[in-house]
Formats: sequence, structure tokens, C-alpha cells
Amino acid sequence: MSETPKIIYTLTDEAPALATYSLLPIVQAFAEKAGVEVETRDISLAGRIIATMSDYLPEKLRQSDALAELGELAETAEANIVKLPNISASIPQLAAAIKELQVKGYPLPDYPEEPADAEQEKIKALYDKVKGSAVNPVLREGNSDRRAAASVKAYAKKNSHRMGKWTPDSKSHVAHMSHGDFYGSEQSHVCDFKGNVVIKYVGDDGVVKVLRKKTPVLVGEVIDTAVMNRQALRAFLAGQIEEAKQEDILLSLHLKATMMKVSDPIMFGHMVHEYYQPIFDKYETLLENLGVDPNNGIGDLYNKIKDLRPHQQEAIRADVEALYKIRPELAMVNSDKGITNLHVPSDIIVDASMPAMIRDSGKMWGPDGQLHDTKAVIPDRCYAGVYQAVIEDCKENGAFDPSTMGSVSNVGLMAKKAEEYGSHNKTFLAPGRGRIMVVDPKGQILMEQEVEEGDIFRMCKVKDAPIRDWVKLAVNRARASGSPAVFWLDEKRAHDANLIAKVNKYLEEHDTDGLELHIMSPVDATKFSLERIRRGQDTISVTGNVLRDYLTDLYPILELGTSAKMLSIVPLMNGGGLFETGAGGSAPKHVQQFVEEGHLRWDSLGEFLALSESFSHLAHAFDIKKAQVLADTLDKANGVFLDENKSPSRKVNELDNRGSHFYLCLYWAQALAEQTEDAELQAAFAPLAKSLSENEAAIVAELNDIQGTEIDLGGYYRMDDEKTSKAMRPSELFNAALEAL
Ligand SMILES: NC(=O)C1=CN([C@@H]2O[C@H](COP(=O)(O)OP(=O)(O)OC[C@H]3O[C@@H](n4cnc5c(N)ncnc54)[C@H](OP(=O)(O)O)[C@@H]3O)[C@@H](O)[C@H]2O)C=CC1
Ligand SMILES: O=C(O)CCC(=O)C(=O)O
Ligand SMILES: [Mg+2]
Repeated sequence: MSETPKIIYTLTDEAPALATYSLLPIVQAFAEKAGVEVETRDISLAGRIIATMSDYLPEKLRQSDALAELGELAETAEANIVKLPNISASIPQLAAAIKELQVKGYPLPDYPEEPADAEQEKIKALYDKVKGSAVNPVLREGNSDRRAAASVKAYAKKNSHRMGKWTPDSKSHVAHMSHGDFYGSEQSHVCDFKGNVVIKYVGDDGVVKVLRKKTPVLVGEVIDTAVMNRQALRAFLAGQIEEAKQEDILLSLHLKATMMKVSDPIMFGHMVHEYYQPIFDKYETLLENLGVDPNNGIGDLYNKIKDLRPHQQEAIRADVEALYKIRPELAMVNSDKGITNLHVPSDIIVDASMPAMIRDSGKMWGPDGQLHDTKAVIPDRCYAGVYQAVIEDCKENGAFDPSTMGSVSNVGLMAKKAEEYGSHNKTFLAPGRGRIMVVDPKGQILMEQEVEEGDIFRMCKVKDAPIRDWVKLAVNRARASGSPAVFWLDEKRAHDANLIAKVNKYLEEHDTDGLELHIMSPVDATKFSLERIRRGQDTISVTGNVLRDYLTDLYPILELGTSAKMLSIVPLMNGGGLFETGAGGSAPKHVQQFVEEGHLRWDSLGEFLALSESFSHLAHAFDIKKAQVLADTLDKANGVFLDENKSPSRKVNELDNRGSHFYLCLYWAQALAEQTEDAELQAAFAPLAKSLSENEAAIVAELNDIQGTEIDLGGYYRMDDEKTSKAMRPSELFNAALEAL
């Protein structure tokens, strides 16, 4: 390989971005000694806005498109990217980030929610590229391998996190539709040609509208379509609101409005509209004039009525308060601040929110600041049953026991914008009653869905090569781990039926002798895995993209307390490596705590694990022995870190993220000083190991004592570099020791 060896470390948002200010200088200092460069690329929400909107900015404020660059890199064998979680922005977050940048002197146009002319259409289209899950699908040019490292699982068994108690009389449950959803309408087709398909609408009134002119497909590609019927959805939601009231339990809605950035905000909006219907009816014209959009949550109403006269604002607020008295209570995001589950579409994200509910005894926080049984509404049936199966298991057998439970790892199909990941530009609201069809180059109709106005039509695709790679990865994991591997595929779903045929075909390419391989529906696979988990046995889940997302929060959150401790590797299909740091998100609540009291509870174990894998990959790809020494010693340091229990605490004036980085640095330096594989590295790190251990007490005191006051980061989406660096590296002693390396 000709390129110089380097690791790209991504700069992202919120808590992981904060952690980077402290961790990256350590990593860069260590890597330099091994001749490895660790470069950064800014893929933060603010960075992506600036890069995308460069035409609107003066030269000196422009920024290159780091995401596009990394997307290209990910398709090469040289790629070695450490990817931290980033914000997948909802519209309210996007608008807030734009506003912050405007205040900071960036002459950016506002986000035009309802574009009035061609120029605004253009602006909206540009911003929409930044919206939602816009980073991960670009970088994930491989399938995913997520699991708890053996040392991490062992640690969790010894140091169990708190689990809420479950009782058989819990009223909590998952509510899903019984007809009219994506599950019920799915059609699937395997292409036998290379070319473009057209997606078009043909109205019962004869109106023809091309929704998407060209969608390229390859031979063997699986394409599918599905429809969420608006009326069925609304009737279902209305029924659930009623039921929650009667059962006297909290009402909550769990969607993925960030990752499914087109379809899910619309479903979210239907719930907001249904729940607050009397308000939207009474103030119809007023709210329309203000541009209040239920898809952005009831928070949008609160934001936009701020421009009204005080008495008008008060009247609306009073009506909302009165409505709460007759509606079921909503699960709360922050009961102290009155922020409900329906406030912003990005606050409750199903992958993290359902496991947290299950971990906390099936209860969520109510308006009274107490935990209550909850109706968890997950409209579509494709995967809702998985959570209901876990809930039933907990009602019957009680909470899981992290000290004895087995593990469920995941091999996920996601490469090349597989399945729902690539569906955004193929998701449409039906313009009227008629049919939406997918037509091949010969004019033949491949699939046809009946629609009514306002229905959500969605088309997904998955190429053949990623499916083949995914099967290979599953077989390799089954072989390496000795655990059974279960393909979670539902033969009743058209898409899954096509995948089952491909799985059976590609399994023949491998030696599967002695492996335990199954194909089961998601509900059966859940039951199978849970039974094993309770017996302390491990199982590999082999799933499509959405289940990958759901399960890699669900099981880690039950097993380890958080998905931040996951090993999350993406072996890129062209030979490079993408190393994700944990399987969770960017933890906005952590930033809030840091700003309020100077304590950052973000756990960087995911970063540590990813870095070790990244150094090891680099060592193999470029044959650099020193990089392997860095990897091995970091591995060892991670073990000591876990044994010594140096993860951040949740409480102020105790060890936080910065203190945990100090310990990682200490243990890593010690491991390097102790190894004999590379004398140069040993000599280089011995003095650092010595000075850090001598100053341990003083440095930790510096890092803990400085907490307890408010912190000014000079921004949220674009923090001030100097201020943030100062806040995240407050120990002079530690900084000087590192400087001396
Ligand atoms: N890979 C990616 O880029 C991903 C990005 N996201 C994005 O992240 C944002 C937040 O998403 P959300 O659904 O709230 O999920 P998060 O995973 O960010 O947060 C859920 C909770 O998990 C805990 N948690 C997560 N990471 C850590 C960590 N490293 N250390 C300690 N605790 C952790 C925190 O619990 P507690 O508060 O109890 O400490 C946190 O509040 C969204 O913008 C979302 O789109 C989400 C998932 C993946
Ligand atoms: O891309 C996103 O928005 C979220 C991704 C995610 O949650 C995951 O990969 O687990
Ligand atoms: Mg996820």
C-alpha cells in the first residue's frame, strides 16, 4: 500500500465532541511516537451546514466538505476512520444550529420550511442533505459487527448496573397497528436487469405524476415498496390515546424520526395532531399563519406563539393545560421543565428509548416526576413485536440479571445504503387516491401500491453484494465465537422472503459444518435469544438495517447498562476499516449537566475500544509493528481501566470524563513502559508513566475540584475551541506531563 499510514478521527457533536477535546491530544501524542498520524475531519452538524452552504458564505468562512471526502475514502482500502456519534438533526435542531451560526457571523439563509419560490426550494434541498441521519449512511460502506468485548462483558457481570424491578401485573405494553401499515403492505422484487426504474403516481382521476425519474438498480438487487395508510394510522393513534386514558397509564410514542428522516416525522406529526387536536382546531388559522408544524412537535407551537401578544399566548397555554386534564398523561423527557414525549421529534428515539424503558421496569417518567406504567406506541408492525416479546418475558420472569445473563451480538446489513438507510429520496406523500408504481425500463410495472391522499409510500433497496458480504460476516462470527447465529427474517414479509432465498444461496458458499445457524421471525428470534440469555448463553443476531439499530441498543442497554461500551466495527467492503465508538448517540443530556455543573459523565470506553481496533487494523494494513504495540498496550490499558473501575461517575466532584482519560493515559503509558516488544516505545513512555503515577493524586484532585461551577463553552453546535479546550483540559500538571512526551 502506497499511502502514508494515518487514522482519521472525526469531530462531531455534543458529548463526544466535548470528550474529544480531552482525549484526542492524548491519542495524537501516543500515535506520533509510533509514526502514526491522527488527523481530524469535522463532520459536526455545524461543520456540515457550513460545508453544504458554502456558496452563501464569504471565502474566509467556507469549509470543505469533509463528509464527502470521508465517504470517498471509505470506498478505498486505505480508509481507517474512527467515527464518533454525531447529531442526526431534526428540523428544530437544524434551525437552532443555523441560528447559532448566524449569530456567530455566518450569513446563512434560514431553513425555509415552506419554500415560497425556486431559490427557497434550492436552499431547502441543500439543508435537507444535512438533516437527519446524513453521516452514517455515507461512511458505512460495509456491514456492521457490534458486540460486547469479552473484557467488557466480564466487567458488567462483576459490576452490575441497576435494573428496575418487573412485576407480572405491570400494565406496560407495546401498541401497534393491525392493518394499513408498512408491514401489511410490503411488496418486494428481485431485479434481473441493470438500469433505472421510475417511481410514478397514477391518480384515479387520471393525473400522472413522476415522483422519481431515475432510480438505478443492479442485477440481483432487492427492491421493495410499502405504504403507511394515513387514515388507518390516525384511527389507530386516536384509539391508543383513548385506551391509555382508560387504562390510566402514560402514553408514549417511539419512532426513529432522525434516521427515518422523511417518513417518521410525518407519523410523529400525526400523533401530535391527534393528541392536541382540539388546540389545532380551535386556533387553526392562527397556528397556520404562524407556520406551526406538528411534525416538529408541540415544541414548535410553544416556539412560534412567542411572537403573539401575551394574552393570546396565555390563552393557548391555558387551553393546552386544560387539554392535559382530559387526555392521558404523556411520558416525559424532562418533567421538571414540562418537556413531553411529543415536544421534539428527536428527543425520543426508539432504539435508545425502548431499552431504557425496559431497563427501568417498563416504566417511563410522568408529569409528576415519578415512574409509571406506559403504553409504548410503535405504529408499524415490522419490529414492534420484538419489544412486546421482551416485555412479556420480563413480566413472566422478572428483570434480567446483568451478573449472569448471556449476550446478544449483532451482524447488521447496512452497506451501500441498504434497506431503509437509502429510502429517503424514495419516500413520498401520496398526492391523491390512486396507485404508486415502480416501472422498469421496458415500461413493465414491477410493483404497484394503492394509495390515498397523505399516505406515506416508501421504497427501499439492497444490493446483492452487501447481502453476500453480510452472510459471510455472519458465518465468520459464528465460527469465531462458537455461538449460534440467527437470521432475523420473517417469511411473511415479502422483502424478508427474498432475503431468505439469498441467505440460503450464499450460505452454500461457506463451510458451515458444525455451526448452529437459524432463520427465524423477529418475534421467534427474540424468544429464542431471551431464553438463552437467561441461561447465560450467547447468541448472534444477524439482521437487516433497522433491527441492527434497535438490537445494538436493546441488548447492550440490558447487559451493560449502556450501548456506549460496545465494540462497533464496520469492515468496509473494499478493505478499509471504520471503527465506530460505541453503538449509542451523542448524549445531549450530558452536555446539559456539564454546562450546569462542570461534570461530564460521558463514558469514552467506546472510543478506547475503537482506537485499539483502529491501530491494529493500521498495523496489519501497512505492516507497522509499532502500531500493533500501541493496539496491544491500549487493549491492556482498557482491561486495567475496567478492573480499576475508572469510568466516569454520574455525580459532580467525582471522577468524570476528563479524569477517566487521565487514567487511560496512565495505564496505557504504563503498559507501553512495561512491554519489551519495542524498546524505542518503551524508552519513550517510561518517563511519562513515571510522572503520571507520581502525580496521580494531584492531577485527579485538580480534575475533580474544578467541578461544581457553570461552564461557558461559547456555543452549542459550534463550541468555542479555546474555551472548550480549556474546560476539557484543566489540569496543568497533566498537560505538562503529556507535553514532555
Ligand atoms: N452513531 C451515531 O452517530 C448515532 C447518533 N445518534 C444521535 O445522537 C443524538 C442523541 O440520541 P439519543 O437517542 O438520545 O441516544 P444517546 O445514545 O445519545 O443517549 C441515550 C442515553 O444513553 C446514555 N449514553 C449514551 N452514550 C453514552 C456514553 N458514551 N457514556 C455514558 N452514557 C451514554 C446516556 O444515558 P444517561 O443520560 O442516563 O447518562 C444517554 O442519555 C441524536 O441526535 C441521535 O440522532 C444516535 C445514535 C447513534
Ligand atoms: O444514523 C443515525 O441517525 C443513528 C444511527 C444509530 O442509531 C445506530 O447506528 O445505532
Ligand atoms: Mg442506534
